[in-house]
Amino acid sequence: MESKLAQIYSQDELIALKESFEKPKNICVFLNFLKADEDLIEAEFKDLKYQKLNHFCYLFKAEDKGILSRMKAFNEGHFYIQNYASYLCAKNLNAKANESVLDMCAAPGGKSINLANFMQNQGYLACVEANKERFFTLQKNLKNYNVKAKIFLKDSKSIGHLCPLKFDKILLDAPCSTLAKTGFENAKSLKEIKKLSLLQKKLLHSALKALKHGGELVYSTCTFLREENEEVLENALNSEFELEFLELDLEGVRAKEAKSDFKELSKARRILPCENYDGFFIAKMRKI
Ligand SMILES: C[S@@+](CC[C@H](N)C(=O)[O-])C[C@H]1O[C@@H](n2cnc3c(N)ncnc32)[C@H](O)[C@@H]1O
Repeated sequence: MESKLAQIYSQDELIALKESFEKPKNICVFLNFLKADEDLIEAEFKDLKYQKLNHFCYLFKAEDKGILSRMKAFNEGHFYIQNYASYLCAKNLNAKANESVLDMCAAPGGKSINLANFMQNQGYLACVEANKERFFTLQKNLKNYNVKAKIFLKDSKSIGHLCPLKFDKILLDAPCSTLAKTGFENAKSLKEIKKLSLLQKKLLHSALKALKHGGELVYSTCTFLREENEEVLENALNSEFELEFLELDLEGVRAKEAKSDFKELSKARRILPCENYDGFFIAKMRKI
C-alpha cells in the first residue's frame, strides 16, 4: 500500500495524509432549502461558532458534532451533516431545474439531497441503490429531506441497458475501498481492490450508455488508489465512447492532478484531506 501511494504522493503529502487521519475533522453541514430557509436554520445555530463557506455549507468545530446531530432541526431534515468534499462532487455535476439526472449509487442519500436542492426539486431525479438495507435508509432520508425523486432498488450495472441515452447528468459516486475515510490500517487486499476496480469500470460503462450525447457525468470515490480512479477512467477512454474531460471548480480546496499517461485526465483531481474535509477523487466528463 505504501509503495502504491508513494507513486502518487510526495513524502510531505503522505505525512499530511497520515496526520489527517489522527485528528477529528471539523464538521460541515449542508442547508436543506427544500424544507427550511437560511434564517430559520441560522437561528438554530445561534449558540455555536461557525464559518459560512457558501450559500449551502457551514463549517463547525469538530467538538460540536454531538450538539449538531442531537438538534431537532437535524432530525427534521433542515440540514444534513456531510463532508465538504462530498458536497463538491455533487456540486460539480451542475445539475439544474428541469434536467433529467441520475444518482447511480445513492445511499444513504447525501448527494441526492444536494442534487435535489440544486434542481430546486424540479425535473427528474432518479436515485438507484443495490443494497436492500441501504435502499430503505435512502428512502427514509429522501422523504425526511423532502426530496422529490424516483428511488430504485436495482443494480446500476443494468441502467445503461435499461435506459440508453436517457439522462442529461449522471453522478457516479462509486462504491470503493474508502481509504480516504477509514485510513491505511483498514486497507483492503489487492484481490478486493481488483474486484472493486472491475465493478467501478462496469458501473462507469453502464453510466456512459445511459448518458445523452452532450450529457455530463461526475465520477467520484473516497479512495486514493489508481486502480479505483485513473485506471477506471482510462478504461472508459479506451472504450467505444468519445469523452471530453472538463475542468472542476473545487472552491479553493487543496487538490492535485490525477496521474495518467492520458493527458485528458490532468483535469481530474485528488482532494488532499485536511482538518476540514476528507480526501476524494473527482473527475468530470462530457459524452460527445
Ligand atoms: C460511496 S456509497 C454512495 C454514497 C452516496 N452517494 C451518498 O453521498 O450518500 C456507494 C453506494 O453504492 C452502492 N452500490 C454498490 N454496488 C452497486 C451497484 N452495482 N448498483 C447500485 N448501487 C451500488 C453501495 O451499496 C453504496 O450504498
